Amino acid sequence: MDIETVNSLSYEEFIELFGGVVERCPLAAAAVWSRRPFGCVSDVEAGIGEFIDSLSESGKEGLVRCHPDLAGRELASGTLTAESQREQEGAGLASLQAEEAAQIAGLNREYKQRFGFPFVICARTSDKAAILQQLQQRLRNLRSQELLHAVQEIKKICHLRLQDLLHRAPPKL
Ligand SMILES: NC(=O)NC1=NC(=O)NC1=O
Repeated sequence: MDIETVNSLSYEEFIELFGGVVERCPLAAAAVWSRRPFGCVSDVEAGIGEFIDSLSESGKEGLVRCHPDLAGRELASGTLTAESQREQEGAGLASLQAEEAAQIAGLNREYKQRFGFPFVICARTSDKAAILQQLQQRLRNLRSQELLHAVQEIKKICHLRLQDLLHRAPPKL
């Protein structure tokens, strides 16, 4: 999709297309809308990154809390967003052995109790072994470090979701 097409989208079309780039946070796309016309497609990503960076600490924590647990109840109950479902399945989280699932669930619970927000990692650039290793390692970090780390991972997730959207034929909205 070229930048002219993106710039020609109505607000509703823009939100329909980009509203899920930041998990369960269409506000990011709604905020970036104001920056059109975009010079190039990476301007959309830059705008989302700047929106995220402009959030207060509690705003960033809220953004992290919008992310579903890895291999959590939502994956089990099929209530993940389509993007998260694909990402988690792709990392092998939909076919865990019982003990692997229990281990991740326990670590997620411990992480959330310690930091007050969920463990977030870009599942598409990871796999279940690396996720387990990262969960155990990052549990030992400071809360401030983990908030920064989670935001970095959210930006990676956004980058890949945007690549999917922008490198496909114009939507038949
Ligand atoms: N807690 C998470 O990291 N969730 C996720 N990461 C992804 O890449 N997709 C998710 O749903």
